[in-house]
Amino acid sequence: MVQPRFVRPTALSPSSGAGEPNSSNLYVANCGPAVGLSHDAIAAVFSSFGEVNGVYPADESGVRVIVSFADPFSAKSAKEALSGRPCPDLDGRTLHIRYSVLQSPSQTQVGDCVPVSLSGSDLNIPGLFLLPDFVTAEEEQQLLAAVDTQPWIGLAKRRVQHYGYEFCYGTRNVDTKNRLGELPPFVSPILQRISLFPNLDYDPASLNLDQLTVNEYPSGVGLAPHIDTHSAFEDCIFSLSLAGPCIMEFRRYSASTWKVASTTDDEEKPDTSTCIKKALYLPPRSMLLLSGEARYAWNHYIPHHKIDKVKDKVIRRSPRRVSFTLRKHQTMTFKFNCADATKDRIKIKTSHIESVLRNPTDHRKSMKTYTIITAQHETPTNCDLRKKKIGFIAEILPLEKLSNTPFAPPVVMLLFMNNLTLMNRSLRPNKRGFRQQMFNNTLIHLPRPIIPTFTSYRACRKILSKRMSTAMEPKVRKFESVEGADLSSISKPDGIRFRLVSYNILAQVYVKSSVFPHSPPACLKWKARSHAILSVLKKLQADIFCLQEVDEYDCFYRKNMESLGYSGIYIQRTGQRKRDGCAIFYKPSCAELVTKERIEYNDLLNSVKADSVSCSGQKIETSNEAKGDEKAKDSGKDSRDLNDPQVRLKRDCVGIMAAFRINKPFHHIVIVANTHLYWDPELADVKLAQAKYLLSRLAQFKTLISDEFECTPSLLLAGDFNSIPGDMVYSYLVSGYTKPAETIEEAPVPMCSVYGVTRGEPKFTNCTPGFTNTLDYIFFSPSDSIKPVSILQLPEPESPDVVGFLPNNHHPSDHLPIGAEFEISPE
Ligand SMILES: O=C(O)CCC(=O)C(=O)O
Ligand SMILES: [Fe+2]
Repeated sequence: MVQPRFVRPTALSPSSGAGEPNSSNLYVANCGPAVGLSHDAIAAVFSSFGEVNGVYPADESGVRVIVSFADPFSAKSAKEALSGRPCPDLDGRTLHIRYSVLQSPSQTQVGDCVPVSLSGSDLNIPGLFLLPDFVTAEEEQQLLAAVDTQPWIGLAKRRVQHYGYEFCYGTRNVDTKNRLGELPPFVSPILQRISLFPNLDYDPASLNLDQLTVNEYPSGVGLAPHIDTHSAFEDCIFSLSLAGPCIMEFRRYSASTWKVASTTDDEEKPDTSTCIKKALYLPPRSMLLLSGEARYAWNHYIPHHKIDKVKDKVIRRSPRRVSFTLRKHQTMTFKFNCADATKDRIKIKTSHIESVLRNPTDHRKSMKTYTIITAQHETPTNCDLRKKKIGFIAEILPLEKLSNTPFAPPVVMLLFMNNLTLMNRSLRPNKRGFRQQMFNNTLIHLPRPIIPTFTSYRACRKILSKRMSTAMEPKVRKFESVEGADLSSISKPDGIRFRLVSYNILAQVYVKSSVFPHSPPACLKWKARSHAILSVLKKLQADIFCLQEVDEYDCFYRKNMESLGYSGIYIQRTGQRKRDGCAIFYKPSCAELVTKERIEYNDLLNSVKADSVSCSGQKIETSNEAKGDEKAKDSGKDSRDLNDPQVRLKRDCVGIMAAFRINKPFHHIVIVANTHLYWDPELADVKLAQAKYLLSRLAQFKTLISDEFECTPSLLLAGDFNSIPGDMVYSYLVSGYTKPAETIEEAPVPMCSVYGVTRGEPKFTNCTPGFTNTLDYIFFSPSDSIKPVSILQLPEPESPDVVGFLPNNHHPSDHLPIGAEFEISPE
């Protein structure tokens, strides 16, 4: 979502003082599209106090907006008249209004307030050209009518059609084996006109545009920053705008400000201080050409705005914009002649590449000669992998030379690494170059550079395909602040902050290709998976990990986590057959283990008499079809009489809880419980019994700790509860916090779910063909002193890293990690 252009005033904002008006912009809470009030309706109400330049979302909530007036006096009158009282013209809602401030340029996020150019040449991006009125209004109508007779494919927010070749959003590539046919006749006039495009320094005949993507954007919908996949498409990309205008923004990284890599994946929110941003107004019927530097080195995107500001004029997006993007799919040709590559030859190539980089337009065609092979994975996210490749580049081209090139590092890598499109912004060379950075990250055991050792095309393909097929490229998302967290932490600077992550890492004992037939076989192998899990854990940088389905605790995880600075406690599932269990890893530097207790749900058997079935009493048979993947995991399912509670409740599930003393900046005890409840949806009563047992144990443990240490400990409960929001287990766990439904007994300790009370529960934390939904949670016992300040982001269903289900090369488990950072303030 778009970042607000203005910020909510904080206690420290210079403009927050009451009294004299000091801003033309108002932050208005309790109205917005999420409560059925359009920005237009809000603008109409506020415009009775003066000229309104625009109404913008203040954040992603949909219930807070920024109303921007032309002058501060109008803003002041509106604030005085409307704040704190019901507004009849806005459904009687009571508006809460404060002054807002414009973000300073240094705080400005990508997409903010970039001055919008009206002509392509004003942007001064080599290779970018915009031709207005490329088609007539009549042709525009014909083209729209033509696509409207064809079926649309619905994406999350927009609709698309593909012609020529299908573009797969999962791989960001075209499916070249599956040609859809010739481009449709209705684009022929456009193709003809493109061949007359004035700035084309290609032979039009060689363009051979053969792929068309039609995008339909509803009002306010944009497009995420991207560079069209290098290896999927050739140089020239044409985009025709129809039906409505939009602002297209462009950003690239400035070589002079490249920074040291961070260990977390920076892909989604790049360090904006290193970015150059430009914006261009694309009127309807205009044709945009992106080629050369504009195509390879600049990300393009359409901010999600309903209203755009162009040269002080507010322009509303029309209800619909349709674009025709025409491209030529890349034919995978092996042209890099390294059949008998020697060091000398490589040197020659290197100097040639330098000259190509300096002068891309002269060499645009020859760039292709460096295309060795197209890798399957277009957006590797594994830092280690990338560092190795960067290390390799550093071997042959030092930074000083790179920084003089007109391309950002990804393109340099593209050329060297043969279309491994390393869209990597977190790994930029520091002042000492890549090599130093690489050594700082102790990646000194680099494989030898691969190009000099290639002896033939076949060998090259073999080496690369081997590397690619075994390469896990874990995707780790970032922690995102929770609304209001920063505000209150300003007032409580002495709070304890720690990060807790819960992750069902998928025990290797359950990994079989028959259970996960959709997973690339290489990523199911223990070695690849275990290292990918460690890499994910390392990148998450949690203070406390609650892991479920941990097998190989003693011989792998404990040792390896120790070397990452963690101590661990562990409980293995009861029974003979199960070898996995729950582990809590914690940083002794942050938290000192005080005491711990095991939770064995088989203990429930002691509390049940054979004749009093606490369970439903119905005749119960478990179906073999239920939730296939989990089912297949649990080979221990028995065929004995499930009406016998002794059988029914004996599921060998476990949990572990521990009290940790945090000593800095003040003394506080945190209780952390980690569990994995039984999986079978048909044994919902068993899961509920386990949840009740869990909370009763947790309540007792809390009392014990409070009495013994004369304190009020904070309570955190994490794990895989094998229950979706709304299931009995979930409702029970939060029943002490929310008003329990009549059928739900109230929990002995109030608990609320971190995601549930902040962003809402994730769409899914488990993602397999048989079942995709939310099963993992972090609960905390709400009090005045503890609050979540940030939560780990989770993917959308269409996010490329989860398309095709888990585990995959980006996620080593069938679950996703969830996490939260908490702040505890002094009592
Ligand atoms: O809608 C547009 O104009 C741009 C579409 C685009 O960038 C793409 O499909 O890659
Ligand atoms: Fe694009």
